[in-house]
Amino acid sequence: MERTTKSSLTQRAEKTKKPLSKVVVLDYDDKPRLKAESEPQSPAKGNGRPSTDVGEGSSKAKRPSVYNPLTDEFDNAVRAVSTRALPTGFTSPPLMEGLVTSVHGVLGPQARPTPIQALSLKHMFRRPLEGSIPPKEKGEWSQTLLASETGSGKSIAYLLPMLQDLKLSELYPDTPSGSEAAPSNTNEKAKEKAAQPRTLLSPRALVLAPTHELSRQLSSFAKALLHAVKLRVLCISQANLPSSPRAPRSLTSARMAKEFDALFGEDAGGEAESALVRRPPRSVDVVVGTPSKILEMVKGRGWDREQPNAEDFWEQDEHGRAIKPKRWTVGKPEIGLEKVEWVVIDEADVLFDPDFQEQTKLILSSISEARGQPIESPPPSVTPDPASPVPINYPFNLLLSTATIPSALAWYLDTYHPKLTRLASPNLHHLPKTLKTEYSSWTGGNRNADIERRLRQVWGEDALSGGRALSKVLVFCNKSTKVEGLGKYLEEKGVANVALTSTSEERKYGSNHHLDGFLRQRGAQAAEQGVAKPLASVDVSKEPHVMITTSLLSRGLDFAPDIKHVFIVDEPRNMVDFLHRAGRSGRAGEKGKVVVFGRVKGRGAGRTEEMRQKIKALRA
Ligand SMILES: Nc1ncnc2c1ncn2[C@@H]1O[C@H](COP(=O)(O)OP(=O)(O)OP(=O)(O)O)[C@@H](O)[C@H]1O
Repeated sequence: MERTTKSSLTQRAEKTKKPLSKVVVLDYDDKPRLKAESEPQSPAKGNGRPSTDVGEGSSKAKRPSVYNPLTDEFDNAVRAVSTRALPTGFTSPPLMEGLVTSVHGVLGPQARPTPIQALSLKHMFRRPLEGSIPPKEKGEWSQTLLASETGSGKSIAYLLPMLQDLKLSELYPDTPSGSEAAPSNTNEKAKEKAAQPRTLLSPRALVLAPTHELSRQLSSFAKALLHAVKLRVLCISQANLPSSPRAPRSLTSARMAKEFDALFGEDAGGEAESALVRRPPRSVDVVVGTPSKILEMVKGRGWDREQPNAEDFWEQDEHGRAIKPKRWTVGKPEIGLEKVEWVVIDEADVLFDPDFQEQTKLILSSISEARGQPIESPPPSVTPDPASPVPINYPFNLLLSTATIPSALAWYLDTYHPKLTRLASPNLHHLPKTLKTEYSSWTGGNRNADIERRLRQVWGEDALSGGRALSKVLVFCNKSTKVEGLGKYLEEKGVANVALTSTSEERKYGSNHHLDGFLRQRGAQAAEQGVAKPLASVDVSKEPHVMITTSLLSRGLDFAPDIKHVFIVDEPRNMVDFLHRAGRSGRAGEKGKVVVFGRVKGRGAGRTEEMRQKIKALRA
């Protein structure tokens, strides 16, 4: 996930900006850019926050002393939906009874919807709970963006409408997205494909996430929401192995086979598993995974690897004789896309950034093709511009979820999804309100020693405050070498820690065990996690209370409430990165603190001050 080049989308976005003049604002890439002085302020931008209702102006709102550049990128006001009379509880309707039970089972009986969930409950549950409704005409599929700050419950906000719709279309198959509904198309290839006997998994929904860790956490969360409403969720990010067609039966498939047994075993039935809805074996409703893993299963293992050109790549045997390199065959596809009715893109700004967008768009266009409505690409001569949008109408419901909307994504949405419904929380592009900020100064000596000192201070404060548990700390560095160096240093100083980089061995074993003790747990494990040991009995030299990583783990992961501190020891590349790193704490209304390290005096002090101002803007 390391970003090396400036986003081409950002560049294009910049091209479409108005003539530049004096006021300096900052872009996603944190490169100062000039903002046209004459550019009118959107009514909602006055206080740097989206409006709380349609048409709410900013005349009363005071402009903050510092400017939040992120709020400028995304204009919430124009297509904002009404926020009047939002639901204040998880009730039936609009939810099915089973989902109400599950939500309270997961969140507790007193749980109330967060602002983004209230918007979702109001605007995304338009279908009646009983009986079928007429088939949906082409072009009626929904496109929705859910945007709200970190830790504000977006997963539930997008999972509930999707899971409910899947369940309803299973219960009442003669529906718009009824699973057996033939795609309204003329594409012969797709028809032929649909007629073939299927040995593939044919999910009805895909959830895309940027990392295996997040995919695994999301799929277990979705399963937790399905205790009373049975649907089948499969996480295909079981293993973090490189794609190789030569690999023997991989850990992935072994684990998946195990998972299938669990899915289709004795207790696979549920409240609504009547003869009416019983489906053929090996069906699955929701598949969760990274774009590359999903593509690998759609197209076959090794589909994206170039065959070596025999002339260029003759290899030598042990006697120096030239031998022909082996060619490999691409593996068998394991997922069919023709039934996909829902696609969720979690962390949408990442999945549409230069590192992922090619794969993401390929998945979307492959689904469209499999459903018989291939997406027409605009002719290359046309330079897209949000002023004359080129709408893409996918033949499935598209749901994007994100905590940050950089200019590149805003441009992409304006250009290709002009009718997208935008549901945004009032606190979008701001730090969670329960998250405090602290600035810690480097002493000018060994920085690792400064970090160790601050860690021990945190635990000392815990002891003094009579707290029930010792805080866990998440430390973000910019580089893998720094992660490893700090991990080693702390270990030598008697501070047990988990240092994780993208290539860490621990990431290859197909589970989230490497994050044990740090991620939020559910069910029985949650109860265990909540039991605080007497502080005196905790030995930080044996039980890791520190996790050190890069931005790799800054996206989407729901860390445990005892992560009370996030240390930012390197200046993040931009404020989008900062928001995500900081947002691993202070989640779901819990208290947290982000500690930003920097120089207060001498060389580098200017940059620290600049950073301080930018962070202030995220609070304004
Ligand atoms: N209504 C609610 N009441 C209490 N807790 C909630 C509620 N909704 C969600 N949560 C909890 O809040 C935590 C954060 O939720 P979630 O991971 O969905 O946030 P998010 O908005 O997706 O964050 P991020 O942007 O970091 O991915 C989870 O532990 C979730 O169980």
